[in-house]
Amino acid sequence: MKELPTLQELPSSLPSPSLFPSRRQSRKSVNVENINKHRKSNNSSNSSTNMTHNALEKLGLFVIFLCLCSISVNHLILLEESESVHHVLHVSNSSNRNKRQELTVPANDLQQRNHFRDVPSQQPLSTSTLSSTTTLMGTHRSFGNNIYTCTYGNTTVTVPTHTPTFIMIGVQKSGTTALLTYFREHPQILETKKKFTREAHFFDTSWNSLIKKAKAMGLTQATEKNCYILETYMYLFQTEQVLEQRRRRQGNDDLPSLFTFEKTPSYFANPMIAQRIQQIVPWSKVILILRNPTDRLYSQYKMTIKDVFDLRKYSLEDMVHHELYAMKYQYNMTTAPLLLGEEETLAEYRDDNNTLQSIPTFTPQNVPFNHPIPPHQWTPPHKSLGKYTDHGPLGHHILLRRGLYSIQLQWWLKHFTIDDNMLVIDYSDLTSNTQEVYERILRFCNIPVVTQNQELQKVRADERKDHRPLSNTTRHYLQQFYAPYNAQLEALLGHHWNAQKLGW
Ligand SMILES: Nc1ncnc2c1ncn2[C@@H]1O[C@H](COP(=O)(O)OS(=O)(=O)O)[C@@H](OP(=O)(O)O)[C@H]1O
Repeated sequence: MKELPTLQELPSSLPSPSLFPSRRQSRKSVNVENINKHRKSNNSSNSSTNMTHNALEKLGLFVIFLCLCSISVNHLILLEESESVHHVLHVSNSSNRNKRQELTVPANDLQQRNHFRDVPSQQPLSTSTLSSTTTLMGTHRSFGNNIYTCTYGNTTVTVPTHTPTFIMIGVQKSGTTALLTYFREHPQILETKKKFTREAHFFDTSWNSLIKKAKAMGLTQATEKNCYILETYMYLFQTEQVLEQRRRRQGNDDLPSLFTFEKTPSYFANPMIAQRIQQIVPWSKVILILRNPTDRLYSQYKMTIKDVFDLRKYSLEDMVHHELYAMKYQYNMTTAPLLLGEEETLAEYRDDNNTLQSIPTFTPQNVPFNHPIPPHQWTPPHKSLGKYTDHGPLGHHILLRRGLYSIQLQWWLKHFTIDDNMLVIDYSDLTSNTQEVYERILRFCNIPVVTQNQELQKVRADERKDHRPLSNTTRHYLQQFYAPYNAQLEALLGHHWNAQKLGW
């Protein structure tokens, strides 16, 4: 049996974040395909000129209908808590700091600002009424008085420092959607405004375009860039507008504070996110739910073959093999040694020049598991490799690597402290005692505990398990694969995370 690597030997980073893109991308392309198919079938079914005219008319109407739908859906998002205009509070001109101003912004305008890929490059909305009390520019650590103020260009941004109160960072397939729906029911909690996509993806998908925008605006100082990004992030929440709405509606100035959150389960598997969150909203707490990595993988596999048509033909074993292969030969990674100590080599697949020839299909039992590179070199040798997705049918839908919790947790522990600003939850607790976990999160975030009227139900349970069940052999294989990492996780989290006790 091989010895486990010590913690010092653990790799400090995984491939760059582009290895972990959001699955929204694939969904989007599926939708576009569907629309195109729809258009094609409309065209081909019309042969005569009249019919073509009719079809074109219909197509035109359909396109107009689609546009109207999209406009009204966007309006719905924006109008949900407010009327046709948004009153942006805590916003005033910097030359007029002491005067509380209410800017009226057309919903369309604000909607555009809400869309991070189209973050406006013109001068933004904000400057503050409260900036004279605390200007913490440059320190970014001190955020007393529940207010944080920063400036960029002529703009001063003021935000309440409990926005967002918490961020659910993962892991993917750990019941985060269920929790999101429970929190939605809480009278003092607002989630992000991007309700239709459910996941904000602010610190991963939107990040690079924001940096570009900041650069285009001439913001060179890191503190200014951060301030601009913070302001953009705040458009997701709009707590103050909602409170103001309620105040006006209820004629009551003494309303309880509102708490906000977002969930993006892919954050945990991205080495950049912890630092970005600390940079922009250091007051936010993060919630992490850990699920048995083998069950997590299987759950993701079911989701992947449901969402991505092209991948349906592949078995879980196919995908695991392709990922292992890419890890080893594309990224030059190695995994922790198998506890079984059953090392195999790829020598038999190499020609005289030591070039790798085509590899036969591996079953879980014979996937090559030689580990010529010591674990501390597990990182890909060059950062730019992260640009490339895995070869094979897997594309960017990585399954295995997301289950390497010990590696990922170490990135987060550089910026967060468990039980202080990071709460780690065992998924099996969520399953067996949902109410208790729900309340634990509220207490951790200092949010008043409101008991739900109804029992907290499972959400979006995928009933297609039986369609392609996880075989015992594959389960066993995966357990072996994850065992060293789970042992490292235990070392990081304490013995209550003993993999054996957890049944991992
Ligand atoms: N209340 C509750 N308790 C425990 N587990 C629950 C709960 N509700 C849903 N689920 C299961 O969570 C899995 C989906 O997780 P996520 O919502 O985090 O998925 S996602 O990352 O947002 O795609 C998915 O797991 P699988 O069924 O194994 O695929 C859901 O069934």
